[in-house]
Amino acid sequence: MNGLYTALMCSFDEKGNVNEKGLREIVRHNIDVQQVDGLYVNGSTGENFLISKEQKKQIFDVVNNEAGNDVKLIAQVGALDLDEAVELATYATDLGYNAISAVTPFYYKFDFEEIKDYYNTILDSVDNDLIIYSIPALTGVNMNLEQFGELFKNEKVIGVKFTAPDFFLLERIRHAYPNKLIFSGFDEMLLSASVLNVDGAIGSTFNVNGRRAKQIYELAQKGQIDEARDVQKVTNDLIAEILDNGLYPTIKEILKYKGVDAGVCRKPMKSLDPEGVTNAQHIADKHL
Ligand SMILES: CC(=O)N[C@@H]([C@@H](O)[C@H](O)[C@H](O)CO)[C@@H](O)CC(=O)C(=O)O
Repeated sequence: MNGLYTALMCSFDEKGNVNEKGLREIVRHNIDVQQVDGLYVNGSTGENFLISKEQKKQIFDVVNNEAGNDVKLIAQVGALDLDEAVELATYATDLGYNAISAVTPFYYKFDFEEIKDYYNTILDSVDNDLIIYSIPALTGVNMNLEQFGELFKNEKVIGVKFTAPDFFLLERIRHAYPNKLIFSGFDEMLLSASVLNVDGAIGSTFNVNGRRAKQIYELAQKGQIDEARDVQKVTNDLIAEILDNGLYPTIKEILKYKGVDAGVCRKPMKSLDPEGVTNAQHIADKHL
């Protein structure tokens, strides 16, 4: 399962429906042009927390059908409705997804026993491996080394998508659990995470900048740190401007500019105004 996974965007039309043709184009662009090793489906970048259970299943279907066996597929199934998480985990597993992933339960202040029960409930119901999706900045859930260790005791928990700027904790997890997979979640910090020997990365900007991300990761693995730093610098020039203009709408606009029918974002996320669209096109001309 090692490697670089795009946190896949989804194409929606103005009414919020999944645009299947556009989604297929995004999948193909990531596989054929960005040449990533896998796709992380229905994560934050896929606007997962803005869509219905039926749409999540539809997206799992379309991506699986378009990608076939070309790349590895991870299905993010985490949901506050645990029954829904179990249903989605079963659904994606039956489709043949290589692994599932689940965001830590959020909004209510769940204690660690509740978080552990959430993961074990999902895992008891499916014959598949799971990658914890930890993103404290969005969920407010901060787990420490011992708590990751508790979750890792379940052999079906094969790793973590670590989206936090905490390199002390990342190093401690790497050292303590050499056999678990760690995927770096912040694209702008990929080199720093790669130096700590992560097993791969999952990122939103890989939808448009996957080839450079792969270069950073591979150069770091070969110990060519100066070269990797140069590519991270160019990458961060791009990411800084994307973040400034609005993360997901700008990535969608860049995809559209490159001929990929990426659609618009689901409300309440807003789409770009005409100035934002022009900015996105300038960003693409300048950096891609
Ligand atoms: C909140 C968010 O979108 N985080 C991204 C990053 O790729 C992030 O967009 C990027 O590093 C820019 O900050 C990923 O960690 C998210 C992700 O993998 C997902 O879509 O689930």
